[in-house]
Amino acid sequence: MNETDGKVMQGIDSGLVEGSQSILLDFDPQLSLEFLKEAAALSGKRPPAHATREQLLAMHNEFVSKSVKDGKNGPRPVKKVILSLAYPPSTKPIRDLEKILLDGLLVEMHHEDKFLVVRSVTAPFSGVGTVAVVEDETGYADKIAIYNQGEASILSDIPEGLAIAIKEPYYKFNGEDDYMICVDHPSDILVLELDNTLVPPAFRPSSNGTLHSITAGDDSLKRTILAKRAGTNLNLSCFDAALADALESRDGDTHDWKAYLVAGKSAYALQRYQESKEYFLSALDKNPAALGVKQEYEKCLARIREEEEGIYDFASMREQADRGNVHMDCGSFTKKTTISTSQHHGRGLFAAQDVKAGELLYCEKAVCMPNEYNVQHNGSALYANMVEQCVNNPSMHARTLELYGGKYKRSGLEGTTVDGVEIVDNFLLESIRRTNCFMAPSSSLTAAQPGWTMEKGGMARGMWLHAAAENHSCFPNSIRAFIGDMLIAVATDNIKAGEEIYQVYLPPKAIYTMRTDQFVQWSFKCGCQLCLAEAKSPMANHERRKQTFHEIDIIISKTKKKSGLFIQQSTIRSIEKLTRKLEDLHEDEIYGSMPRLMLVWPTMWLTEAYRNLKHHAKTIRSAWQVIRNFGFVNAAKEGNWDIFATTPTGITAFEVDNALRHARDAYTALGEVQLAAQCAASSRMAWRMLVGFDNEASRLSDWIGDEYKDVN
Ligand SMILES: C[S@@+](CC[C@H](N)C(=O)[O-])C[C@H]1O[C@@H](n2cnc3c(N)ncnc32)[C@H](O)[C@@H]1O
Repeated sequence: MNETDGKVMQGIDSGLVEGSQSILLDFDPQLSLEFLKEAAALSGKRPPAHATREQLLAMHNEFVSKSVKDGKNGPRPVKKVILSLAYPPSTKPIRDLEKILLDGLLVEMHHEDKFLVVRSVTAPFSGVGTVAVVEDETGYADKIAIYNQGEASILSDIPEGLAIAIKEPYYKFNGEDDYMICVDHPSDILVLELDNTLVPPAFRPSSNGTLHSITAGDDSLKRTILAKRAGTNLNLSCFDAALADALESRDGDTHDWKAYLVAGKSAYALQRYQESKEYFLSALDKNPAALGVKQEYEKCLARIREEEEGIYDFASMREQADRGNVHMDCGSFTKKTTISTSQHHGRGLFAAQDVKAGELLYCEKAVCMPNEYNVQHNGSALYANMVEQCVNNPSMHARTLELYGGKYKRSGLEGTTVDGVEIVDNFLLESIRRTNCFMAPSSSLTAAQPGWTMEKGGMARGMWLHAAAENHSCFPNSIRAFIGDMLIAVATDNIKAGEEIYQVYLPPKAIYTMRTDQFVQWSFKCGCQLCLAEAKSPMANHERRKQTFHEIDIIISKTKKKSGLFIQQSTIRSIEKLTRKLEDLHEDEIYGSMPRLMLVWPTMWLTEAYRNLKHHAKTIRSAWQVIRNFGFVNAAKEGNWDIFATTPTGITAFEVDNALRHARDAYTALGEVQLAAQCAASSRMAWRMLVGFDNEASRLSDWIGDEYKDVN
């Protein structure tokens, strides 16, 4: 038996298994199989061997003192999201449940319609969760592990002597004769005040004189306590409670300005700036000289202006973000777009007015984005943060619950209050996180620099509620970029009021047959105009194209290995020939007005090769091909380098910008000043779309990604 914090499978990520009501562990299959077999054999039985109370206490206390000595007793962030088989939170009031004792617990069982009352008899061990030894009224002891309570909860620190009720407890096999009561849903556990009738006499102290409940008539004391509690709640990020307490602590006197200040700060933290402004105004009305309130009020006005006008100082925001201050003090500008029902699935995002290519569509502050850029840990950091935020703030919980939660079945009672506690389903929150979160570099401009990689530069994960309504299309009309926790969405096409707005969830694979199951994690098959068109091409043609694409890949890969930048003429000729063949394999009736993603990579390669050889005319011709292959068909037909003026536009990618720059340089070398200027202007526009804002401080050198070269 060993003391752990209940997560024997630490370091393991979870994977949502679509179609099943489970969030399954996705780890070493050998380990998992053996473990699951053992657990299954014990399921529904009493543990064959169970430590005595003395053994449990000795083991736990030794573990805690060792951890304290090693400096390891303290909340540790979860490295990966680890959830056991999904089970719903208890939604029944405790009066409808039957009390059981600890020695009645059966292994790997959810004790439906039952509850336990226990009290903690040890100091807690805080790790990924909080572990303590608890006893019931008979003195029988067992271990408990509580997860995801949030720092504001007394349960994140289970003080010794605390009496708690656990609704419909889950008794978990933890390996090697080790068992524990495992609490995954914050609402499954109730803290019992000592005067609660559920607390057995054995748990009550001989004198109950320390508890002070506020009685009617104690008005002034009540208001003082409420005001103090409002301040504490604000510090603990329990903004809903802080706001309610602050408002309730008012008595109509001038010192109410403090209550309005706390209410204003709480509404501000909830991103409800109009409401916050009113509270600050009331504070100033009560006390015009109040220190700091004027500043808070001014800040609020700035947020409201951002919400109204969508004007931001992106350059200084980017500087801040790259210095590590990733949480921007900014309002969200969303009024050009609206959420409505989509013909694809559920909701979608729609234009509320005509928007031109290159215009800011919306700019949204994350409701939740931990400053955790380690790609191994960013998912679990977001999960923990989301749970804490939802547990602490019912209004944020309600907004999160509006999001699509994948195929996880909801009880429909999430967010309602039972036994004075709001029901929070952690498995549902994880499913919502997985379906709706985005990865974000500290800034897209930084991530676009040569040499930047996700491993070196890092990516955070966050939740943007407005952006989460956008559906996917492989041929989208918008693009997202990031600065810290601000998501900047720019139109890449002219969008008419009422049209649906799409983004790419993942860059679409160039090879159609490889793209079809790219979106299974979101449980849809893309039905965008490009995918629908390509689906019409016979499978034999897809295979022929794929074969030619492989031939191109083999030659280019060999060239890269052998000769670095120097490329032999014969190689260029071979690639030209194969590229023409690949072009001919694209049926006109299907690809006439569509992107030809498989041709992007070879034509980009040729453009780079001609450019290195200073073959200006060929560079220009090939750059045109790249633009055309991204779907800027009309611009290419008309020979118009103002590619965003000719609708519909194509897919905006870094290669588009590269091709435009190469064309600009080639025209400059040929003395074609006007055409060079046209390419430069389009390149600036593409760059703005890709990194989110206009900036002249552009890349240090050219960059070419292999996004559209996915042969594997
Ligand atoms: C981030 S949500 C997008 C908003 C979602 N439609 C809603 O109702 O809230 C992602 C989910 O939307 C749906 N979805 C997104 N793009 C889609 C598409 N092109 N076709 C079908 N369903 C799509 C899928 O169910 C996906 O899991």
